Amino acid sequence: MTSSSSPSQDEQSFERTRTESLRADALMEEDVAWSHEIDGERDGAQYDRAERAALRRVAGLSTELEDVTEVEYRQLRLERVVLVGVWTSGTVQDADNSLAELAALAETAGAMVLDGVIQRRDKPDPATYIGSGKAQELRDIVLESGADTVVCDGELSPGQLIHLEDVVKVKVVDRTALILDIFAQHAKSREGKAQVALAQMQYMLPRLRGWGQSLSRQMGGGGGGGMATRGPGETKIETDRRRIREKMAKMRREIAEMKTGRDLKRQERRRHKVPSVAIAGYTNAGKSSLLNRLTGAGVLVENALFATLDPTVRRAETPSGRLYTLADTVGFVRHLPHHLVEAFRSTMEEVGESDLILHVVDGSHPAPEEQLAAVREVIRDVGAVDVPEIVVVNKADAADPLVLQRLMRVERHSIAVSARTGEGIEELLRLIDDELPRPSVEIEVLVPYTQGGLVARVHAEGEVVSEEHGAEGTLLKARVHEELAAVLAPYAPVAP
Ligand SMILES: Nc1nc2c(ncn2[C@@H]2O[C@H](COP(=O)(O)OP(=O)(O)OP(=O)(O)O)[C@@H](O)[C@H]2O)c(=O)[nH]1
Ligand SMILES: [Mg+2]
Repeated sequence: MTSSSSPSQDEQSFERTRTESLRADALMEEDVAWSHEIDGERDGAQYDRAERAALRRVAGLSTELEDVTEVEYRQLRLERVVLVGVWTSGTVQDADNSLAELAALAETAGAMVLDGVIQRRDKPDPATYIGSGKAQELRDIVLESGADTVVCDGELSPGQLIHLEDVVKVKVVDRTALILDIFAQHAKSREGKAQVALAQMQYMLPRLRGWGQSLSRQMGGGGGGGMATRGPGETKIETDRRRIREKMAKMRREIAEMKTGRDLKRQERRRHKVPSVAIAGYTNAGKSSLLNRLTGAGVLVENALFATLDPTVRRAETPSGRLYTLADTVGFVRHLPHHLVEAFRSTMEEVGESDLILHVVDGSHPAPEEQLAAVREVIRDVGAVDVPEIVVVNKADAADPLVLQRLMRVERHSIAVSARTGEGIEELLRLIDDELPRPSVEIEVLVPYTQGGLVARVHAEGEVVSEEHGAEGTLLKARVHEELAAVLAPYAPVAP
Protein backbone atom coordinates (compact mmCIF):
# COMPACT_ATOMS: atom_id res chain seq x y z
CA MET A 1 0.00 0.00 0.00
CA THR A 2 1.29 3.41 -0.83
CA SER A 3 0.64 5.95 1.76
CA SER A 4 -1.68 8.70 0.73
CA SER A 5 -0.28 12.17 0.66
CA SER A 6 -1.56 14.39 3.41
CA PRO A 7 -4.76 12.58 4.15
CA SER A 8 -7.58 14.69 5.39
CA GLN A 9 -7.98 15.20 9.08
CA ASP A 10 -10.84 12.75 9.29
CA GLU A 11 -9.00 10.01 7.51
CA GLN A 12 -6.06 10.66 9.76
CA SER A 13 -8.08 10.11 12.85
CA PHE A 14 -10.10 7.11 11.95
CA GLU A 15 -8.38 5.08 9.32
CA ARG A 16 -7.01 1.88 10.86
CA THR A 17 -4.19 -0.06 9.36
CA ARG A 18 -4.07 -2.99 11.65
CA THR A 19 -2.13 -5.25 9.37
CA GLU A 20 0.70 -2.88 8.61
CA SER A 21 2.38 -2.84 11.92
CA LEU A 22 5.26 -0.64 10.89
CA ARG A 23 3.02 2.04 9.58
CA ALA A 24 2.45 4.87 11.89
CA ASP A 25 -1.26 5.06 12.18
CA ALA A 26 -3.27 8.03 11.23
CA LEU A 27 -3.18 9.69 14.58
CA MET A 28 -0.55 12.22 13.87
CA GLU A 29 -0.56 15.82 14.57
CA GLU A 30 -1.31 18.22 11.76
CA ASP A 31 2.25 19.39 11.42
CA VAL A 32 3.61 16.04 10.42
CA ALA A 33 4.51 15.81 6.83
CA TRP A 34 3.29 12.37 6.01
CA SER A 35 3.76 12.76 2.33
CA HIS A 36 6.97 10.76 2.24
CA GLU A 37 6.89 7.37 0.67
CA ILE A 38 6.83 5.16 3.70
CA ASP A 39 8.68 2.31 2.09
CA GLY A 40 10.74 4.59 -0.02
CA GLU A 41 13.61 6.83 0.84
CA ARG A 42 13.19 8.33 4.22
CA ASP A 43 16.14 9.04 6.34
CA GLY A 44 16.29 8.35 10.01
CA ALA A 45 15.48 11.84 11.10
CA GLN A 46 12.24 11.97 9.22
CA TYR A 47 11.29 8.60 10.51
CA ASP A 48 11.97 9.70 14.01
CA ARG A 49 10.02 12.85 13.61
CA ALA A 50 7.02 11.03 12.27
CA GLU A 51 7.25 8.49 15.03
CA ARG A 52 7.62 11.09 17.66
CA ALA A 53 4.51 12.83 16.51
CA ALA A 54 2.47 9.72 16.07
CA LEU A 55 0.69 7.48 18.42
CA ARG A 56 1.63 4.35 16.61
CA ARG A 57 -1.06 1.76 16.65
CA VAL A 58 0.29 -1.73 17.22
CA ALA A 59 -1.36 -4.24 14.96
CA GLY A 60 -2.83 -7.53 15.99
CA LEU A 61 -3.18 -6.67 19.63
CA SER A 62 -6.92 -6.70 19.82
CA THR A 63 -8.22 -9.69 21.67
CA GLU A 64 -11.82 -8.81 21.12
CA LEU A 65 -13.67 -12.06 21.45
CA GLU A 66 -15.71 -13.35 18.60
CA ASP A 67 -17.63 -15.91 20.53
CA VAL A 68 -20.30 -14.08 22.46
CA THR A 69 -20.74 -16.85 24.99
CA GLU A 70 -17.12 -16.47 25.97
CA VAL A 71 -17.66 -12.81 26.63
CA GLU A 72 -20.52 -13.55 28.91
CA TYR A 73 -18.56 -16.16 30.71
CA ARG A 74 -15.79 -13.72 31.42
CA GLN A 75 -18.04 -10.80 32.10
CA LEU A 76 -17.40 -10.81 35.82
CA ARG A 77 -13.85 -9.56 35.65
CA LEU A 78 -13.92 -8.23 32.19
CA GLU A 79 -12.38 -4.88 31.58
CA ARG A 80 -12.19 -3.37 28.16
CA VAL A 81 -8.76 -1.90 27.90
CA VAL A 82 -6.65 0.24 25.60
CA LEU A 83 -2.90 -0.15 25.99
CA VAL A 84 -0.49 2.72 25.71
CA GLY A 85 3.27 2.68 25.72
CA VAL A 86 5.99 5.26 25.54
CA TRP A 87 8.80 4.09 23.37
CA THR A 88 12.03 5.70 24.44
CA SER A 89 14.78 3.50 23.06
CA GLY A 90 15.43 0.40 21.04
CA THR A 91 13.91 -0.74 17.78
CA VAL A 92 10.33 -0.72 16.63
CA GLN A 93 10.36 -4.45 17.20
CA ASP A 94 11.33 -3.97 20.86
CA ALA A 95 8.50 -1.53 21.31
CA ASP A 96 6.03 -3.91 19.69
CA ASN A 97 7.23 -6.83 21.82
CA SER A 98 6.83 -4.78 24.93
CA LEU A 99 3.26 -3.86 24.08
CA ALA A 100 2.49 -7.43 23.03
CA GLU A 101 3.68 -8.56 26.44
CA LEU A 102 1.52 -5.93 28.10
CA ALA A 103 -1.41 -7.30 26.08
CA ALA A 104 -0.64 -10.82 27.33
CA LEU A 105 -0.48 -9.52 30.87
CA ALA A 106 -3.79 -7.69 30.49
CA GLU A 107 -5.42 -10.80 29.10
CA THR A 108 -4.03 -12.90 31.89
CA ALA A 109 -5.63 -10.44 34.28
CA GLY A 110 -8.93 -11.08 32.54
CA ALA A 111 -9.16 -7.96 30.43
CA MET A 112 -10.13 -7.63 26.81
CA VAL A 113 -7.60 -5.68 24.79
CA LEU A 114 -9.33 -3.40 22.31
CA ASP A 115 -6.42 -1.42 21.02
CA GLY A 116 -2.81 -0.50 21.63
CA VAL A 117 -0.83 2.60 20.81
CA ILE A 118 2.76 3.65 21.24
CA GLN A 119 4.23 7.11 21.29
CA ARG A 120 7.84 7.79 20.42
CA ARG A 121 9.33 10.17 22.99
CA ASP A 122 12.70 10.75 24.59
CA LYS A 123 11.15 10.11 27.95
CA PRO A 124 7.66 9.86 29.37
CA ASP A 125 5.90 13.16 29.95
CA PRO A 126 6.32 14.07 33.63
CA ALA A 127 2.69 15.19 33.85
CA THR A 128 0.66 12.80 31.74
CA TYR A 129 3.07 10.00 30.71
CA ILE A 130 2.26 10.49 27.01
CA GLY A 131 2.29 14.01 25.67
CA SER A 132 -0.74 16.11 26.43
CA GLY A 133 -1.85 16.29 22.80
CA LYS A 134 -1.54 12.54 22.57
CA ALA A 135 -3.53 12.16 25.73
CA GLN A 136 -6.41 13.94 24.00
CA GLU A 137 -6.15 11.55 21.07
CA LEU A 138 -6.09 8.68 23.48
CA ARG A 139 -9.33 10.04 24.90
CA ASP A 140 -10.84 9.76 21.39
CA ILE A 141 -9.67 6.17 21.04
CA VAL A 142 -11.16 5.35 24.42
CA LEU A 143 -14.49 6.87 23.44
CA GLU A 144 -14.50 5.26 20.06
CA SER A 145 -13.64 1.78 21.32
CA GLY A 146 -15.82 1.91 24.39
CA ALA A 147 -12.89 1.09 26.67
CA ASP A 148 -13.26 1.49 30.41
CA THR A 149 -9.59 1.30 31.33
CA VAL A 150 -6.27 2.50 29.97
CA VAL A 151 -3.20 0.42 30.78
CA CYS A 152 0.19 2.14 30.58
CA ASP A 153 3.33 0.17 29.84
CA GLY A 154 5.43 1.40 32.74
CA GLU A 155 5.27 2.47 36.33
CA LEU A 156 3.58 5.86 36.55
CA SER A 157 3.94 8.33 39.35
CA PRO A 158 0.81 9.00 41.38
CA GLY A 159 0.62 12.41 39.71
CA GLN A 160 0.86 11.00 36.19
CA LEU A 161 -1.95 8.56 36.92
CA ILE A 162 -4.21 11.33 38.18
CA HIS A 163 -3.47 13.73 35.36
CA LEU A 164 -3.90 11.15 32.65
CA GLU A 165 -7.17 10.02 34.19
CA ASP A 166 -8.35 13.59 34.16
CA VAL A 167 -7.82 13.70 30.42
CA VAL A 168 -9.02 10.28 29.29
CA LYS A 169 -11.83 10.16 31.85
CA VAL A 170 -11.57 6.44 32.46
CA LYS A 171 -9.54 4.44 34.94
CA VAL A 172 -5.80 4.44 34.24
CA VAL A 173 -3.62 1.65 35.59
CA ASP A 174 0.05 0.99 35.03
CA ARG A 175 2.05 -2.14 34.35
CA THR A 176 2.92 -2.53 38.01
CA ALA A 177 -0.70 -2.49 39.13
CA LEU A 178 -1.55 -4.99 36.42
CA ILE A 179 1.15 -7.42 37.51
CA LEU A 180 0.10 -7.01 41.12
CA ASP A 181 -3.47 -7.79 40.10
CA ILE A 182 -2.41 -10.98 38.32
CA PHE A 183 -0.34 -12.06 41.30
CA ALA A 184 -3.31 -11.39 43.56
CA GLN A 185 -5.53 -13.55 41.38
CA HIS A 186 -3.05 -16.39 41.21
CA ALA A 187 -1.61 -16.63 44.69
CA LYS A 188 -2.90 -19.75 46.39
CA SER A 189 -0.88 -20.37 49.51
CA ARG A 190 -1.21 -18.27 52.64
CA GLU A 191 2.32 -17.03 52.22
CA GLY A 192 1.84 -16.15 48.57
CA LYS A 193 -1.34 -14.25 49.35
CA ALA A 194 0.29 -12.35 52.17
CA GLN A 195 3.26 -11.42 49.99
CA VAL A 196 1.04 -10.08 47.25
CA ALA A 197 -1.16 -8.20 49.69
CA LEU A 198 1.90 -6.56 51.18
CA ALA A 199 3.17 -5.52 47.77
CA GLN A 200 -0.23 -4.15 46.85
CA MET A 201 -0.43 -2.06 49.97
CA GLN A 202 3.04 -0.72 49.38
CA TYR A 203 2.02 0.28 45.89
CA MET A 204 -1.23 1.80 47.04
CA LEU A 205 0.16 3.85 49.88
CA PRO A 206 1.46 6.84 47.90
CA ARG A 207 -1.47 6.59 45.49
CA LEU A 208 -4.29 6.86 47.95
CA ARG A 209 -6.86 9.34 46.84
CA GLY A 210 -9.74 10.91 48.62
CA TRP A 211 -11.58 14.02 48.03
CA GLY A 212 -8.95 15.80 50.06
CA GLN A 213 -6.66 15.44 47.13
CA SER A 214 -9.11 16.64 44.55
CA LEU A 215 -9.88 19.50 46.87
CA SER A 216 -6.29 20.56 46.98
CA ARG A 217 -6.09 20.25 43.24
CA GLN A 218 -9.13 22.40 42.85
CA MET A 219 -7.52 24.99 45.01
CA GLY A 220 -4.64 25.40 42.69
CA GLY A 221 -2.99 22.09 43.48
CA GLY A 222 0.66 21.29 43.08
CA GLY A 223 2.00 24.08 45.21
CA GLY A 224 2.54 24.80 48.82
CA GLY A 225 0.00 22.68 50.64
CA GLY A 226 -0.39 24.62 53.84
CA MET A 227 -3.47 25.06 55.96
CA ALA A 228 -5.67 26.26 53.13
CA THR A 229 -5.52 22.95 51.32
CA ARG A 230 -6.00 20.90 54.40
CA GLY A 231 -9.57 19.67 54.24
CA PRO A 232 -11.19 16.97 56.30
CA GLY A 233 -10.54 14.64 53.35
CA GLU A 234 -6.85 14.88 53.81
CA THR A 235 -7.21 13.86 57.40
CA LYS A 236 -9.13 10.84 56.21
CA ILE A 237 -6.28 9.94 53.89
CA GLU A 238 -3.86 10.26 56.76
CA THR A 239 -5.96 7.87 58.82
CA ASP A 240 -6.12 5.46 55.91
CA ARG A 241 -2.38 5.66 55.44
CA ARG A 242 -1.77 4.94 59.07
CA ARG A 243 -4.13 1.98 58.99
CA ILE A 244 -2.44 0.57 55.92
CA ARG A 245 0.97 0.98 57.53
CA GLU A 246 -0.18 -0.91 60.58
CA LYS A 247 -1.58 -3.66 58.44
CA MET A 248 1.66 -3.85 56.50
CA ALA A 249 3.69 -4.23 59.67
CA LYS A 250 1.44 -7.08 60.77
CA MET A 251 1.73 -8.69 57.37
CA ARG A 252 5.53 -8.48 57.46
CA ARG A 253 5.57 -10.27 60.80
CA GLU A 254 3.31 -13.00 59.47
CA ILE A 255 5.43 -13.47 56.39
CA ALA A 256 8.54 -13.70 58.53
CA GLU A 257 6.91 -16.46 60.57
CA MET A 258 5.89 -18.40 57.51
CA LYS A 259 9.39 -18.03 56.16
CA THR A 260 10.71 -19.69 59.29
CA GLY A 261 8.58 -22.73 58.53
CA ARG A 262 9.89 -22.94 55.02
CA ASP A 263 13.47 -22.39 56.15
CA LEU A 264 13.14 -25.34 58.50
CA LYS A 265 12.04 -27.57 55.67
CA ARG A 266 14.90 -26.35 53.57
CA GLN A 267 17.37 -26.98 56.39
CA GLU A 268 15.98 -30.45 56.71
CA ARG A 269 16.65 -31.09 53.06
CA ARG A 270 20.12 -29.68 53.43
CA ARG A 271 20.84 -31.79 56.46
CA HIS A 272 20.09 -34.83 54.38
CA LYS A 273 22.40 -33.35 51.80
CA VAL A 274 19.89 -33.76 49.05
CA PRO A 275 21.13 -31.48 46.30
CA SER A 276 18.59 -28.97 45.10
CA VAL A 277 17.87 -27.74 41.62
CA ALA A 278 15.77 -24.65 40.99
CA ILE A 279 13.91 -24.06 37.77
CA ALA A 280 13.86 -20.35 37.13
CA GLY A 281 12.96 -18.29 34.11
CA TYR A 282 10.71 -15.82 32.43
CA THR A 283 7.01 -16.26 32.83
CA ASN A 284 5.43 -18.67 30.33
CA ALA A 285 8.85 -20.09 29.38
CA GLY A 286 7.67 -23.60 30.26
CA LYS A 287 9.12 -24.07 33.74
CA SER A 288 6.18 -26.02 35.09
CA SER A 289 6.02 -28.10 31.90
CA LEU A 290 9.69 -28.91 32.34
CA LEU A 291 9.19 -29.88 35.96
CA ASN A 292 6.36 -32.16 34.90
CA ARG A 293 8.47 -33.66 32.12
CA LEU A 294 11.42 -34.26 34.45
CA THR A 295 9.48 -35.68 37.36
CA GLY A 296 6.01 -36.59 36.21
CA ALA A 297 4.59 -34.14 38.73
CA GLY A 298 1.17 -32.72 37.96
CA VAL A 299 1.89 -29.02 38.18
CA LEU A 300 -0.45 -26.49 36.63
CA VAL A 301 0.60 -25.56 33.12
CA GLU A 302 -1.20 -22.74 31.49
CA ASN A 303 -0.72 -20.50 28.54
CA ALA A 304 -1.04 -17.51 30.77
CA LEU A 305 1.49 -15.41 32.56
CA PHE A 306 2.24 -16.24 36.16
CA ALA A 307 0.38 -19.53 36.25
CA THR A 308 2.72 -20.58 39.04
CA LEU A 309 3.05 -18.45 42.12
CA ASP A 310 3.64 -20.98 44.83
CA PRO A 311 6.93 -22.77 44.65
CA THR A 312 6.50 -26.50 44.17
CA VAL A 313 9.27 -28.80 45.24
CA ARG A 314 9.51 -32.33 43.84
CA ARG A 315 11.88 -35.20 44.36
CA ALA A 316 13.75 -36.39 41.35
CA GLU A 317 16.45 -38.87 40.53
CA THR A 318 19.41 -38.66 38.18
CA PRO A 319 19.99 -41.43 35.63
CA SER A 320 22.69 -42.75 37.98
CA GLY A 321 20.17 -42.96 40.78
CA ARG A 322 21.09 -39.95 42.90
CA LEU A 323 18.25 -38.10 44.56
CA TYR A 324 17.78 -34.38 44.27
CA THR A 325 14.97 -31.89 44.69
CA LEU A 326 13.59 -29.90 41.83
CA ALA A 327 11.78 -26.65 42.60
CA ASP A 328 9.45 -24.78 40.28
CA THR A 329 9.47 -21.03 40.87
CA VAL A 330 7.53 -17.89 40.19
CA GLY A 331 8.02 -16.59 36.68
CA PHE A 332 9.95 -13.42 36.06
CA VAL A 333 8.93 -10.53 33.89
CA ARG A 334 10.65 -7.45 32.58
CA HIS A 335 10.36 -4.58 35.03
CA LEU A 336 9.08 -6.82 37.75
CA PRO A 337 7.61 -4.35 40.19
CA HIS A 338 10.11 -3.60 42.86
CA HIS A 339 7.57 -4.23 45.62
CA LEU A 340 7.07 -7.71 44.28
CA VAL A 341 10.74 -8.50 44.19
CA GLU A 342 10.83 -7.44 47.83
CA ALA A 343 7.71 -9.38 48.75
CA PHE A 344 8.83 -12.49 46.96
CA ARG A 345 12.43 -12.19 48.05
CA SER A 346 12.12 -15.09 50.45
CA THR A 347 10.63 -17.26 47.74
CA MET A 348 13.35 -16.25 45.36
CA GLU A 349 15.98 -17.02 47.92
CA GLU A 350 15.19 -20.65 47.17
CA VAL A 351 16.83 -20.00 43.83
CA GLY A 352 19.84 -18.42 45.49
CA GLU A 353 20.38 -21.31 47.83
CA SER A 354 20.01 -24.08 45.32
CA ASP A 355 22.95 -26.07 44.01
CA LEU A 356 22.02 -25.56 40.41
CA ILE A 357 19.72 -23.27 38.45
CA LEU A 358 17.95 -24.50 35.36
CA HIS A 359 17.35 -21.21 33.64
CA VAL A 360 14.49 -21.92 31.26
CA VAL A 361 13.95 -19.62 28.31
CA ASP A 362 11.32 -19.80 25.59
CA GLY A 363 13.25 -20.37 22.35
CA SER A 364 10.17 -19.54 20.29
CA HIS A 365 9.80 -16.08 21.81
CA PRO A 366 10.73 -13.11 19.62
CA ALA A 367 13.34 -11.85 22.10
CA PRO A 368 14.72 -14.69 24.21
CA GLU A 369 17.97 -12.83 24.95
CA GLU A 370 16.03 -10.04 26.57
CA GLN A 371 14.22 -12.53 28.76
CA LEU A 372 17.50 -14.13 29.80
CA ALA A 373 18.85 -10.72 30.77
CA ALA A 374 15.73 -9.73 32.69
CA VAL A 375 15.81 -12.93 34.72
CA ARG A 376 19.51 -12.60 35.45
CA GLU A 377 18.91 -9.13 36.75
CA VAL A 378 16.52 -10.46 39.38
CA ILE A 379 18.82 -13.39 40.15
CA ARG A 380 21.56 -10.84 40.81
CA ASP A 381 19.12 -8.82 42.87
CA VAL A 382 18.48 -11.66 45.27
CA GLY A 383 22.20 -12.38 45.43
CA ALA A 384 22.14 -15.74 43.69
CA VAL A 385 25.12 -15.09 41.46
CA ASP A 386 27.32 -17.95 42.57
CA VAL A 387 24.96 -20.74 41.71
CA PRO A 388 25.92 -22.66 38.57
CA GLU A 389 23.39 -22.26 35.79
CA ILE A 390 22.31 -24.35 32.83
CA VAL A 391 20.42 -22.40 30.21
CA VAL A 392 17.57 -24.61 29.06
CA VAL A 393 16.22 -23.33 25.77
CA ASN A 394 12.71 -24.74 25.78
CA LYS A 395 10.03 -25.07 23.08
CA ALA A 396 12.66 -26.29 20.62
CA ASP A 397 9.77 -27.87 18.72
CA ALA A 398 8.33 -24.45 17.98
CA ALA A 399 11.50 -22.36 17.81
CA ASP A 400 13.34 -21.11 14.76
CA PRO A 401 16.42 -23.37 14.39
CA LEU A 402 18.55 -20.32 13.66
CA VAL A 403 17.51 -18.71 16.92
CA LEU A 404 18.35 -21.94 18.74
CA GLN A 405 21.78 -21.99 17.13
CA ARG A 406 22.36 -18.40 18.07
CA LEU A 407 21.43 -19.02 21.70
CA MET A 408 23.55 -22.17 21.90
CA ARG A 409 26.52 -20.24 20.58
CA VAL A 410 26.20 -17.33 22.99
CA GLU A 411 25.26 -19.31 26.08
CA ARG A 412 28.15 -21.56 26.84
CA HIS A 413 26.30 -23.84 29.16
CA SER A 414 23.09 -24.44 27.34
CA ILE A 415 20.88 -27.12 25.91
CA ALA A 416 17.84 -27.08 23.65
CA VAL A 417 14.86 -29.11 24.78
CA SER A 418 11.15 -29.41 24.31
CA ALA A 419 9.13 -30.10 27.40
CA ARG A 420 6.27 -30.85 25.03
CA THR A 421 7.87 -33.49 22.80
CA GLY A 422 10.55 -34.68 25.20
CA GLU A 423 13.34 -33.75 22.81
CA GLY A 424 16.63 -33.16 24.63
CA ILE A 425 15.26 -34.21 28.01
CA GLU A 426 17.49 -37.28 28.36
CA GLU A 427 20.52 -35.16 27.69
CA LEU A 428 19.35 -32.55 30.17
CA LEU A 429 18.98 -35.20 32.85
CA ARG A 430 22.57 -36.27 32.22
CA LEU A 431 23.74 -32.67 32.38
CA ILE A 432 22.01 -32.21 35.73
CA ASP A 433 23.74 -35.34 36.96
CA ASP A 434 27.12 -33.94 35.94
CA GLU A 435 26.48 -30.56 37.51
CA LEU A 436 25.16 -31.63 40.88
CA PRO A 437 27.73 -31.38 43.62
CA ARG A 438 29.62 -34.62 44.13
CA PRO A 439 29.69 -36.12 47.59
CA SER A 440 33.20 -35.71 48.86
CA VAL A 441 34.14 -38.60 51.15
CA GLU A 442 35.34 -41.91 49.74
CA ILE A 443 34.38 -44.84 51.87
CA GLU A 444 34.75 -48.56 51.86
CA VAL A 445 32.40 -50.36 54.24
CA LEU A 446 30.98 -53.77 54.98
CA VAL A 447 27.34 -53.31 55.86
CA PRO A 448 25.62 -56.28 57.54
CA TYR A 449 22.45 -57.45 55.84
CA THR A 450 20.51 -56.41 58.91
CA GLN A 451 21.35 -52.79 58.00
CA GLY A 452 19.87 -52.84 54.51
CA GLY A 453 18.50 -49.31 55.03
CA LEU A 454 22.03 -47.91 55.10
CA VAL A 455 22.87 -49.44 51.75
CA ALA A 456 19.76 -47.84 50.32
CA ARG A 457 20.84 -44.48 51.75
CA VAL A 458 24.24 -44.74 50.12
CA HIS A 459 22.50 -45.37 46.81
CA ALA A 460 20.17 -42.44 47.24
CA GLU A 461 22.50 -39.89 48.73
CA GLY A 462 25.90 -40.92 47.48
CA GLU A 463 27.55 -42.47 44.49
CA VAL A 464 28.23 -46.17 44.55
CA VAL A 465 31.52 -47.14 42.96
CA SER A 466 31.22 -50.88 43.55
CA GLU A 467 29.00 -53.23 45.46
CA GLU A 468 29.61 -56.89 46.35
CA HIS A 469 27.40 -59.19 48.32
CA GLY A 470 29.53 -61.39 50.56
CA ALA A 471 28.77 -63.81 53.36
CA GLU A 472 28.81 -61.13 56.07
CA GLY A 473 27.06 -58.35 54.24
CA THR A 474 27.38 -55.85 51.45
CA LEU A 475 30.84 -54.59 50.63
CA LEU A 476 30.43 -51.06 49.38
CA LYS A 477 32.86 -48.64 47.81
CA ALA A 478 31.24 -45.28 47.42
CA ARG A 479 31.48 -41.50 47.67
CA VAL A 480 29.17 -39.98 50.23
CA HIS A 481 28.71 -36.71 52.08
CA GLU A 482 30.36 -36.20 55.45
CA GLU A 483 27.35 -36.87 57.57
CA LEU A 484 26.62 -40.23 55.97
CA ALA A 485 30.32 -41.08 56.14
CA ALA A 486 30.13 -40.58 59.91
CA VAL A 487 27.10 -42.84 60.15
CA LEU A 488 28.92 -45.51 58.17
CA ALA A 489 32.20 -45.23 60.03
CA PRO A 490 31.49 -48.18 62.37
CA TYR A 491 31.21 -50.47 59.36
CA ALA A 492 34.63 -49.82 57.96
CA PRO A 493 36.24 -53.24 57.52
CA VAL A 494 38.98 -53.69 60.10
CA ALA A 495 42.38 -53.79 58.53
CA PRO A 496 43.71 -57.33 58.51
N1 LIG B 1 5.44 -25.66 21.79
C1 LIG B 1 5.78 -25.82 23.06
N2 LIG B 1 5.03 -25.26 24.04
C2 LIG B 1 5.41 -25.45 25.32
C3 LIG B 1 6.56 -26.22 25.66
N3 LIG B 1 6.69 -26.21 27.01
C4 LIG B 1 5.65 -25.48 27.49
N4 LIG B 1 4.87 -25.03 26.48
C5 LIG B 1 3.66 -24.21 26.60
O1 LIG B 1 4.00 -22.95 27.15
C6 LIG B 1 2.97 -22.47 28.01
C7 LIG B 1 3.52 -22.14 29.37
O2 LIG B 1 3.95 -23.30 30.03
P1 LIG B 1 4.17 -23.36 31.62
O3 LIG B 1 4.88 -24.63 31.90
O4 LIG B 1 2.91 -23.05 32.35
O5 LIG B 1 5.17 -22.13 31.80
P2 LIG B 1 5.75 -21.52 33.15
O6 LIG B 1 7.14 -21.07 32.83
O7 LIG B 1 5.58 -22.46 34.28
O8 LIG B 1 4.81 -20.25 33.29
P3 LIG B 1 4.43 -19.42 34.64
O9 LIG B 1 4.23 -20.35 35.76
O10 LIG B 1 3.18 -18.76 34.17
O11 LIG B 1 5.54 -18.45 34.84
C8 LIG B 1 1.91 -23.59 28.04
O12 LIG B 1 0.91 -23.26 27.11
C9 LIG B 1 2.68 -24.80 27.59
O13 LIG B 1 1.84 -25.76 26.98
C10 LIG B 1 7.33 -26.81 24.60
O14 LIG B 1 8.34 -27.49 24.77
N5 LIG B 1 6.89 -26.57 23.32
MG1 LIG C 1 4.53 -22.27 35.97
